[in-house]
Amino acid sequence: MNVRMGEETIDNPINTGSGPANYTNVEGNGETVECGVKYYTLEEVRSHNVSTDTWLIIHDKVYDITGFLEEHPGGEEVLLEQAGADATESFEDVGHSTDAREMLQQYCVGELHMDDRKKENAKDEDAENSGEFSHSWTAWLMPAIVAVVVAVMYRYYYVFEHKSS
Ligand code: HEM
Repeated sequence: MNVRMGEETIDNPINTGSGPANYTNVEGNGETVECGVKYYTLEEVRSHNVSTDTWLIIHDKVYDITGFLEEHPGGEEVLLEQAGADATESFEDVGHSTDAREMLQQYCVGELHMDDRKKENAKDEDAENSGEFSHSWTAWLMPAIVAVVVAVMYRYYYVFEHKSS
């Protein structure tokens, strides 16, 4: 397929390579796909944005879905709209089945380069961290406040009871 040939000639995708580049197995039945061996920049993924050469990013993994366009049960159009871009949100919005997620594997050609994924994930991490912080903060503060209030109420009740009796 010309797409694959195109892929071979791709201009130096960054390979932080910690192992053999056995990602070429994606050309077979996909059972032995190893994602994460080859890293692509966002810019490079963006260049694969036509129907004869369609790549997508989903959860920081890069997929060459050219051969899947016509097979997609949700239609070719929706995929082409996302061509060369990060389709994580739209993929998740649809609520794809486990089968769909498994199908993804066979089209995986690598992962998004760390430098490009940090920008998005940094936001998530910040949100998560602040969430965790506030969560752990309220986790002990709220019971402490409740305890103090109960103690004060009990104290006043106790004093009041003793005064009135
Ligand atoms: C390569 C990635 C994708 C794969 C392997 C895939 C696979 C599938 C499969 C197997 C289905 C049938 C329903 C299911 O099993 O969940 C489906 C439906 C659908 N997909 Fe995808 N999909 C992919 C990407 C996307 C993206 C990026 C979008 C949106 C932009 C999308 C939109 C839809 C829609 C709208 C349906 C129809 C849902 C329905 O009729 O209920 N898909 N897809």
